[in-house]
Amino acid sequence: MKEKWEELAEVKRELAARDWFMATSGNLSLKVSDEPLTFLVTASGKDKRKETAEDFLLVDADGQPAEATHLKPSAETLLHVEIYNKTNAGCVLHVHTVDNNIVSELYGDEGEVVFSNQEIIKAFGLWEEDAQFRIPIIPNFAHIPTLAKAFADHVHGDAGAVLIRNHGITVWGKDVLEAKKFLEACEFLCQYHVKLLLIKR
Ligand SMILES: CSC[C@@H](O)[C@@H](O)C(=O)COP(=O)(O)O
Ligand SMILES: [Zn+2]
Repeated sequence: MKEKWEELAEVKRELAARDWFMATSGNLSLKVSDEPLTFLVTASGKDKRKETAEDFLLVDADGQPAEATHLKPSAETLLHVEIYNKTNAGCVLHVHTVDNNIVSELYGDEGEVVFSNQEIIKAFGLWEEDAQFRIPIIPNFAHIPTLAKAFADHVHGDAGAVLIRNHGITVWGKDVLEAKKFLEACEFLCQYHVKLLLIKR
């Protein structure tokens, strides 16, 4: 458990260094056990750039605290629950960035954004020259169970990504390394896309 805590703290530190936790946004989790399912998740409402002994708490398959604590699990824990219940993912990362928000708004009506002709999509295991990488975009329902249900419709594999319109992105992978690689590749694609559109104006 201490090892898992350290692992999650390390990725939180790295994402904080990228300034991907503006205004207390973002939440992260790491699976601790399978049967029963438990995972460490960030405590709600904290400044995720800060490091404290109260950064994470252990929750169960319903997203409820698995141990006595005064901490509240992330408001978006139900999205993490959907991923761990439907896949073999080991880590979930959620960040709000200006560029992922802009891309979600640009393509929100289409329900997805499609990237191609970019070397970095090999990060998603797509090696063909004409490969396309699609990120579904769902509405930002304020009611979290409704949001989690819409989100779950796009949770299929052990690794993936979903954009929530004008909110942020949630990415998952088999472990921290894979989830972080996916997240960085998604952010690369969003940053590139926004910059290119600005240059082309
Ligand atoms: C001001 S951040 C908005 C939050 O509602 C949420 O979207 C978020 O990412 C962080 O919520 P949290 O409950 O701290 O995990
Ligand atoms: Zn969020």
